[in-house]
Amino acid sequence: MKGLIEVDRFIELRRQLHQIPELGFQEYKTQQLLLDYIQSLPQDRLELETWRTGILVKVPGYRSRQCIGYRTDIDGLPIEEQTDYEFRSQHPGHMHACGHDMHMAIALGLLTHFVHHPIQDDLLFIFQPAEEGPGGALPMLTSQPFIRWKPDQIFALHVAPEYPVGTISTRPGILFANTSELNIHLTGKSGHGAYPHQGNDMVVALTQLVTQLHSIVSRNVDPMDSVVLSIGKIEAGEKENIIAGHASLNGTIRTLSLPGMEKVKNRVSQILQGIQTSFQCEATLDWGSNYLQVKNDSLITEAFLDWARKETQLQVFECNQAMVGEDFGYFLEEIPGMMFWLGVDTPYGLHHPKLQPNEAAIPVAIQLLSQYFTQLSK
Ligand SMILES: CC(=O)N[C@@H](CCC[C@H](N)C(=O)O)C(=O)O
Repeated sequence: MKGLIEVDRFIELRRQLHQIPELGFQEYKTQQLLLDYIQSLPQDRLELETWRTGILVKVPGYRSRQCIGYRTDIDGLPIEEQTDYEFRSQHPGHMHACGHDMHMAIALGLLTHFVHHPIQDDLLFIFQPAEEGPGGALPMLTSQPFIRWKPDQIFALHVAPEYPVGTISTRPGILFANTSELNIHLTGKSGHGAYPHQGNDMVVALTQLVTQLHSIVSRNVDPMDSVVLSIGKIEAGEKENIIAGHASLNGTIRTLSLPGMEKVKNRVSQILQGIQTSFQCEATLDWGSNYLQVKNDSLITEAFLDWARKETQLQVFECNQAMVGEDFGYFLEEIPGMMFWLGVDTPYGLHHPKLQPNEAAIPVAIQLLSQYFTQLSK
């Protein structure tokens, strides 16, 4: 980045995007704002396609030997923001609490750089909807514009609240987990709270179910494997003196192997069968959206880490695997590439209503990746 005005532009864009968080495949205002900016760039230097609420932008190189892809996610979360930002979310109950506003600003900065400084190779910028759910990567991979412009290598980053600005980290091989949502609904029989024997109480069934599901990690999974089963939401009942005829839970499962995921899902199904038998209730089970592990290409990742250690002033280190999910894993299943963490130094973690990433990380990432892609293309 060559000057403060350019940096300020991408910080300003991040703030505009921060104000309009939208859920997966509803990113209409976000798409329009991105398009407005992209259309302000010299149009003879780029080609553009929209796909649902996403955008693909190709910047042709002057030799076009290969295509380097860079992906950002664009959706927000159903979280009520609690920051004291002047530019806080204008969409009640929605927030960019996973840093996708930062990711988009960085992608726009990179796109701007390469539109003005083309390299030998083509570049493909992918603005992907619905990372938080139901998952935009998998359907985007089979879309016509993506198939036509399919890159030969692909890169992405994710903000890391716990690292200082000026820090990056990643690892060869598995970086993030396989995920599955877990949505269960129980149906019993409601009735008067004074006559529990005439109803079939789903509060009791659900609390038993929650306890038993939590025994899977401690009692069915090899202690040397990494598995997470978290139940983030439960709902049941209407009133203190009504037996609850319905109850539901929503959770997430994370594993570092696909067989591990199968094993946990089988155990969930068995436990649910037992709950139906013992509480004489009906149950529905829906696995929701499932994401494939993020598996970095070893050679590409090691080359990136080596280069960053030698050629930048950044703190660069190899990190542990994390149990977060990212549908970027589907891109990496088809195209060699890697994802890395970018330090944004904030006390509140991802998905927290007070997440306030340090915007100084935006120019850090733009500079890092513009240098890296340029040398990759030499
Ligand atoms: C980076 C991040 O936080 N990603 C999300 C992905 C959502 C996965 C899916 N909706 C699920 O809950 O299984 C995450 O929660 O890790």
